[in-house]
Amino acid sequence: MERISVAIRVKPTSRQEVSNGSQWKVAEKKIWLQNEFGACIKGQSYTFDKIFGTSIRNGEIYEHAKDLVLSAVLGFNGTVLAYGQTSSGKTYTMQGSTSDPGVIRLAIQDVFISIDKIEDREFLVRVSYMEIYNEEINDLLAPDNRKLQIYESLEKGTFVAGLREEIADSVEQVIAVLERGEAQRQFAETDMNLNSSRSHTIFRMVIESRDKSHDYRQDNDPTAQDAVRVSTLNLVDLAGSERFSKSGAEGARSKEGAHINKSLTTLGIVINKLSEGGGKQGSHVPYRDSRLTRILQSALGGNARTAIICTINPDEIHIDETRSTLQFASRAKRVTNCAQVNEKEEIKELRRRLEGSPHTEDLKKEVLHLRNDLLKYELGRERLELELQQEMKAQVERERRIKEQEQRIESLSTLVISGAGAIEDRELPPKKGYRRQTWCPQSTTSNTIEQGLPSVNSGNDNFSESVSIEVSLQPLATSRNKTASESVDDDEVDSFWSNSSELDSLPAFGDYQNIADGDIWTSLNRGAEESADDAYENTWGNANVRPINVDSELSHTSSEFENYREFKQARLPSLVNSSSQTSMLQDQLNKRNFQCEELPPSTEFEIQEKTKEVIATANIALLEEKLRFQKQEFKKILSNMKDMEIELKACHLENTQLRAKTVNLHEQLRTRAPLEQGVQDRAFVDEENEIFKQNLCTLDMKSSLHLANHLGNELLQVLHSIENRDLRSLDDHTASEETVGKSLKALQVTLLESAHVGLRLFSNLSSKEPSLASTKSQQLIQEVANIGVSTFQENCGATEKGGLETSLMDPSKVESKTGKENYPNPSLKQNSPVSSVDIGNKRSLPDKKKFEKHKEFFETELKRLNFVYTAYSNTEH
Ligand SMILES: Nc1ncnc2c1ncn2[C@@H]1O[C@H](COP(=O)(O)OP(=O)(O)OP(=O)(O)O)[C@@H](O)[C@H]1O
Repeated sequence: MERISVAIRVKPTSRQEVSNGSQWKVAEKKIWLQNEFGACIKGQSYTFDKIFGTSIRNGEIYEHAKDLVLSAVLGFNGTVLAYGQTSSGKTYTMQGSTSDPGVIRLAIQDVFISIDKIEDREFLVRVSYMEIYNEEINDLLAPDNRKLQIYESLEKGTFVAGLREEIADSVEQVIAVLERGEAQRQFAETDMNLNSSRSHTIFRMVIESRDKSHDYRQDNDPTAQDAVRVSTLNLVDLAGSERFSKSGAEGARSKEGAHINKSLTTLGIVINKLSEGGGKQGSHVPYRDSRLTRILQSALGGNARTAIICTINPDEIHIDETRSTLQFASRAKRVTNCAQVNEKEEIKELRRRLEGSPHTEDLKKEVLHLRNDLLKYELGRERLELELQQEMKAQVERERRIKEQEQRIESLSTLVISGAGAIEDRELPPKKGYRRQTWCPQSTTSNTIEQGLPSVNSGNDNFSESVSIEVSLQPLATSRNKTASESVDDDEVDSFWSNSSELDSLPAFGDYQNIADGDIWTSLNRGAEESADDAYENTWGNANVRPINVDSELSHTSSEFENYREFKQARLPSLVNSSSQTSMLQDQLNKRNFQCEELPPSTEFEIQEKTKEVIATANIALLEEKLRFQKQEFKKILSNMKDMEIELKACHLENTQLRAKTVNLHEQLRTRAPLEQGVQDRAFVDEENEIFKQNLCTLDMKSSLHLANHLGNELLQVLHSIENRDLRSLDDHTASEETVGKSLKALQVTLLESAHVGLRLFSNLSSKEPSLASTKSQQLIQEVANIGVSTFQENCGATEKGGLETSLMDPSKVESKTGKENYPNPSLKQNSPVSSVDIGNKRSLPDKKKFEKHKEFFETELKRLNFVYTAYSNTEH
């Protein structure tokens, strides 16, 4: 058993709030209120574990909670709670600043320092961060997770379902998570605090540890030592209690304020009950009355070590609030917890089962199935709750109506009785008094009747049967407004601060709302008021002043009375029915609750573990997928960029060309605009001319080769003719041998050159510039031919009388002599460069050996020439 340790932190006094009246004085562990003369005010002295003065930094405050934080690492649950009025420094204490880090940051650091020191155990730290805003639990780490529900299980105790937990293994990671959550908190400006927390926040670290040396996978004994330890460390920054008159809260702020005050009131009541030994004596502790107390249930009188830091503002104007805080702290000091190390054999067993199970898929399905069931139960339960609420509302409304009717019946009965006994009365009291009676409590009603009716009873004996009574209808505003203003009065909230020892008699939540909205009572009661008015109108008509015939009024009233009785009788079965329906719904709800709680305790853990596992796997897969996708995209982008660069270059080039063309065209247009059409025609003609020229060249080359070939053939023929005709007489005629030799030599040179030209022509033709080659070849052939001719002429000139030369070059003569067709192509005869040469008629006989030698040479060369010619002819041009 251990008491909750409580420390007080006094905020530095603000200059504007300095006053000369009563003041709080601090000395070591004691704080008291002294009057203006410096004397301690009776009953206003409090003692605590520690009281921190105004100059103390957060580091020292943290020392108060340090032990608790360290024991959380060892497996004890722990809760550090900052409590105090608005703007007293709770957030300053818990969060701190970069220069003066608060309790949360210092605790995070200590947890990891402590973990590092424990070498024989391995740790897993999970972090979550939630806020309770307007009595709804929101997840600060997953802003979409709103309105989370609280459940209970045997194994986990009270827990918030669906709350995100993030695994962290360093101070930096936890701080990052904390900061992420901080960004989602609800803050707002009030008259008291520029940055007021509008929600209670719970930063939670779940610390799980197990023995490092133990191989859990091979462990088959579930009762083995060194079980898994799981502890929870809650670091709680409560929203500040506030008076609306001071905080100036309106609209949304006032709604928040009402919720804040309500949950703090419940916290106060819970602490109050516990301080009186409530929980242990088996009396009811209303943990369920607020989300805050439900979540912190184990920290308040349960299995946890708890430290409370109460922050106070010592300024005189906050005396009531400070006193209230100190009273709360005094009560909290008396609450005892029973903390013990949380060793979870079941968890170990479950983990082993999950890890070793060959049916992980089945388990997953089972977990999903269970989760679905759980959700279904929850939905059903919520629906039933809603139905029950509606039914209860309807019942309240029905009861209210019945009460109203009863009151009216009663009033009417009174009227009937009074009317009967006052037959002789002359005057009835004003209707105003009568109406008030129906709305006032019974005693007031009777008083009012007493005030109103005696004049009737003690009235004139001569009162006739048909007496007219002046009934003036007054609105009920006076009495109603009075009640409303009483409810709305700030004093009632202030009594929370000034008289907070009577927490059980604190105003209900609705009253806090009334404080925010002064007319709420009026609006709440408007329905009843209107229905009363309607009833009145139905009974008395619309006129404000109306004469009443007592007899007829009496009979009318009794019949109405009967009607009401019948109506009531008729409503009775439906009432019974609806109340049985309500209890049936309540039964169903209880059953559902029971079913929820009956789910195997391991199920929740199983679900959570499995969900985490599945989420982790999914996350990894997602990350990998994301990475792969990014890589692919990157590659695509790179290649796209390259393509685009190339395209861009091409575009630039095209652009430049187009520009040049455009400039050119512009130029042409400018200079040759009238011949625009002609330009195209001319280009076409030029192109055709070029082709024609090439063809021409090719033709020229062809004809040159042809010529060379035929020249060779011709010469060969001549040689044959020489052979056939003249060699027979070679022995006898040697005189012209020299001449013939020369002629033959000249021819040989010519043919040789022609053959060379042909060869060169062939190689040029296969090169890339056929036109150039052909032109050059053409020239060469011409040149060679000319050289040949001139050489021949020279030779012929020297042997003018030789008959062989004539026959050589004059085919007609040769033909006439030989009688053979020697010129396959007669046209060549005219075109031949040697055709015009007159080589004389002198006949001479050549040297036989030489002749044969020449002939042989000629034939070889001619063959080559023929080869070149054929090859060229086969080439496509
Ligand atoms: N001990 C302190 N020393 C210096 N300044 C302080 C101290 N305590 C609080 N303050 C300052 O007072 C102001 C209000 O403090 P803080 O916001 O922590 O109050 P709170 O109790 O959390 O208020 P709320 O309940 O409205 O959120 C802040 O500006 C804070 O810096």
